[in-house]
Amino acid sequence: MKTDHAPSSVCALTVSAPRAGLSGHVNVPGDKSISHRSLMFSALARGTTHIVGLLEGEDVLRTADAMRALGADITRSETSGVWIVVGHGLDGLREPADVLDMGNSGTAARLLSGILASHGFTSVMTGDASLRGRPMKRVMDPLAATGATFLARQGGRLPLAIAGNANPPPLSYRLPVASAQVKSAVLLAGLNAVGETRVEEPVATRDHTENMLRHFGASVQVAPLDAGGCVITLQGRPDLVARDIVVPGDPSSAAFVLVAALLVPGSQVSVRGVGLNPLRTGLFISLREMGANLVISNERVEGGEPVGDITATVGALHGVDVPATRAPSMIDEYPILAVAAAHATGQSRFRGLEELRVKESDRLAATVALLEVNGVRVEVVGDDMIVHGTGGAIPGGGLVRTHMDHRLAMSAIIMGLAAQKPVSVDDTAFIDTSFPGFTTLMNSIGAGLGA
Ligand SMILES: O=C(O)C1=C[C@@H](OP(=O)(O)O)[C@@H](O)[C@H](O)C1
Ligand SMILES: C=C(OP(=O)(O)O)C(=O)O
Repeated sequence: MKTDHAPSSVCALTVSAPRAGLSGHVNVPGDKSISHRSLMFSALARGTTHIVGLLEGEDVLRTADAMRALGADITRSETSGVWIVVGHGLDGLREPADVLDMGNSGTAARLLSGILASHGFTSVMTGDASLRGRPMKRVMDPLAATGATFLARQGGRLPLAIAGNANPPPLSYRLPVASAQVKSAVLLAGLNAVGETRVEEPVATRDHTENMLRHFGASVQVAPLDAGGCVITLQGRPDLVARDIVVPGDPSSAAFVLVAALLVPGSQVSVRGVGLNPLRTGLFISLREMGANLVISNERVEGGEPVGDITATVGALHGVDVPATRAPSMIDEYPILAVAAAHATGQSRFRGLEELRVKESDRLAATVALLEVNGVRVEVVGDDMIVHGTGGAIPGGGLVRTHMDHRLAMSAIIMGLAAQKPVSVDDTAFIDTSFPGFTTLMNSIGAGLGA
């Protein structure tokens, strides 16, 4: 089993408010969702794909290793940093010789299950302690209809063995939870089925799978449903042909930099080239509703995805009520939104957060703990979180436990930049799963982390 990309050692940090405001123009690393998909789909296509701006975070490196183990040629140009994938078509995958270790990555494990279930060989997937605790039944249930056999630990946990079926029937599935990972797993299994695979989603989730499969030549249709949400149909056995990909900056990573600039007195920071897919921008909408000064400029389309530069300027924030229907478009951003709400004046309510319980940690509980240990009042009512803002006076002084969760670690660091007393973080190593170079980037705009 490969473990060479695992964050190797615990790395504690104590963060204090900087003496001056944050300032500068930065680029954040490539979008994690798009990066995983670009490696997987190019490995299923025939020919050579060049990927510009791939996120070189631990999660994505696991996907690269897995696709190599399944037969794709994947290299990185040391001179340009471009990734080059030579795929051998839908029938070109081979049985991996060893267990596939997906590290900390739910996206890698869930999307790959759809591919593995629809190929005629046996494979075994595992992950780190966090991923081994996350539910896989949500993909095993719909994928059982492919005729593949699954053997997992109790509760549908990794390690998971999959004996795939090379001739699956087309699937038809209505998502019981709003999950782009589950939707994508079903669509990917449908690639190898003769006929039309159909997925209904009650609320639209990120559509990078649909967009990128089209980019490689598949026929994917999306139609609205009368009751809300949409239905996605995919024609099976497409001839996927290699096409180059440009990965935009990850809005989920830009979130931390921008919120820091909104909270630290005297700050103004621009993040260039941020992905602005409307199914990912719920955080920016919510921040603006709080009164945040966020200006989007230079909007353009790059590699089929909308992109723009975002400038955040510090200013007073007030409480916000975020509806449950917005959750899929900002599902990874609640911990950092909670930090902004803790700083704001008045009460905020975030509705419908049940999915946060099954992320890298129980993110609902861990976000509550992040706030409470730093002196901020917070309540959970059903699946809603209510944050009582401090009007710019977060007490701080707490030790935050991050539970192998990168987003918790980054949120705690941003809180430390805006709190009255230093905030300590038990382990920052997992930040590398999604945002390699985070500390260096934050220091380049004046955060003074570890100084
Ligand atoms: O499809 C994807 O790339 C992702 C979907 C989301 O998960 P769910 O599908 O579980 O909501 C998100 O939390 C994750 O970071 C990336
Ligand atoms: C939930 C996340 O990722 P994944 O599900 O891929 O582990 C995340 O990055 O916040």
